[in-house]
This record gives sequence, structure tokens and C-alpha cells, in this order.
Amino acid sequence: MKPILTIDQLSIVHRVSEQRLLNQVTLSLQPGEVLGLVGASGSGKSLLAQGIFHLLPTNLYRTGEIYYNKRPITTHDRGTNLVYIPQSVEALDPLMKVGKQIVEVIREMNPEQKMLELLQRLGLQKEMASKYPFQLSGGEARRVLVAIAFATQAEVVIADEPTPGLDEATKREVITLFQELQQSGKTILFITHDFDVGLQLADRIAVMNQGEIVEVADQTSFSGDGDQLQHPYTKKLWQALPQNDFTGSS
Ligand SMILES: Nc1ncnc2c1ncn2[C@@H]1O[C@H](COP(=O)(O)OP(=O)(O)OP(=O)(O)O)[C@@H](O)[C@H]1O
Ligand code: NI
Repeated sequence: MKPILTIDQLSIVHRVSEQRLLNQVTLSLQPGEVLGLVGASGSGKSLLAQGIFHLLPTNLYRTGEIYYNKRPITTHDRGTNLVYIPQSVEALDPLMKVGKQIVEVIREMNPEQKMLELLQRLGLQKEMASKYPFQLSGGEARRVLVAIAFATQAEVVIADEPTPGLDEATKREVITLFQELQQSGKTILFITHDFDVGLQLADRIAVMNQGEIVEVADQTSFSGDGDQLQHPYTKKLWQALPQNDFTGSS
């Protein structure tokens, strides 16, 4: 099958120090798959997402190329074919009411009604629509970001940590929504340092360590004592999960 999204040798470099924060990352996503991207804080997951969309801070530059259906992506693809759920809730427009921000990206009939449906599915009251971002809690703002992404109906969703700050029930609801998205045929790059959540959703898991992808493994390889996993760092992540109760001896 031909990949829908290809990240080809993406590096992200500091303009002054020439430090490589991301080093030659290559990843392909097949249509309809969920790829989980996990790794420690500071390993470069958010930079990867920002690099895909050319949304890097000005002190960094990127090399490499990103392809959507085998052609280089353009600024036009963002919000149409590919959508980005940023890690920071500050990405919401502070001067526009939440409902309008969702309605703006809806390309279907009855956008108002669609927007209200989305709010409801994400456990948000309809009054939320007439609030400004500063009036929302962190968890509410994050759900609004997810609603905006879902409203676009883009084929590829790149979600950077959509679950932190949510209570357990809302977190489960957001995970269910991503599962529904996948069932409707969307392709998802799901970035999380919550390895557990990654495993629940993903078909494959890419493991990032210090700016490099050290392993891409099928979700099914994460079982037992991890002997199907290749890289020591991946094994360590797996064995560190509390439910694995791994003591280091067998
Ligand atoms: N504008 C910048 N200038 C210099 N270094 C940066 C810049 N932005 C990010 N970095 C560094 O790049 C590394 C990767 O950052 P990134 O935000 O991608 O990590 P992450 O894996 O998303 O972490 P987290 O799980 O905490 O969100 C970090 O060491 C960070 O300090
Ligand atoms: Ni991040």
C-alpha cells in the first residue's frame, strides 16, 4: 500500500549552535493506521510535529521533506488534508469565541449544529461555544483543540499530547473519539509520553530517544517480557510500565 504521509530524513537544527535536535527521522504512515510516537520528555516529539508543518521557532531550521500521498506537502494541506492538534492550548485564538473557531473549519452543511454535536461528544456544555479561550480550564481548552481537529475532517490527524490535564472519564472519551476516527478510516499520528495510552490506540509504536527514532514496533510486540522488542530503550519503556511488574530478574 502506498503511504499517505511520509517523513523523509527530517532533521531539526539549531541555527546558532548547529545542534541537531532531531536527527534524520524517517517514518511512513499507511492510510488508516494509528502510529503512536512515544519517548521521554525532551526527546523531540513536539519538534517532529512542528517540523512537519513548518511551524518551528525561528531559531531552528529543518532539512528533509514531508510527503502527503507522495507529493511534498504545502501550506494549503494544513487544516484540509492534514490537521495538527498542538500540545499547547495557547494555540487557540484568544480573541475569537470557541464556537466560532470550530465552525470556521467545518466544510459541511449546518456547521452550527455540527459544532454543537462535537461539543457534546467531547463532554462540553453548549454554553462553551460563546466563551473565549481565557474563560476555559486547561482540560476544556484541550477538548476544544480536539474538536477543531475533528471538525476539519482531514484525512491525517497529528495529535501532540491530546490527553494531559483531563480527568480519567474525559481521557477515556477522548481515546474513544480517536478510535472512532480510526474506524472512519483516518490516519493518525498520536504523540504521547503516556506510553499506556499509546499502546491502547496504536497499530505501531515509534520510539523516540534523544532526537532519533530508535525503533518502530508493532503494537503486538509489546507483550511478555519484551523479547520481541529490539532496542534496549524500547524494552526499558515497556518494562517500566507498572502493570508489567518487572523486577529485572526472571
Ligand atoms: N526553540 C528551541 N530552541 C532550542 N531548543 C529547543 C527549542 N524548542 C525545543 N528545544 C529542545 O528540543 C528538545 C526536544 O523538545 P520537544 O518539545 O520536541 O520535546 P518533547 O519530546 O515533545 O517533550 P515533552 O514530552 O515534554 O512534550 C528539548 O531538549 C528542547 O529543550
Ligand atoms: Ni512535546
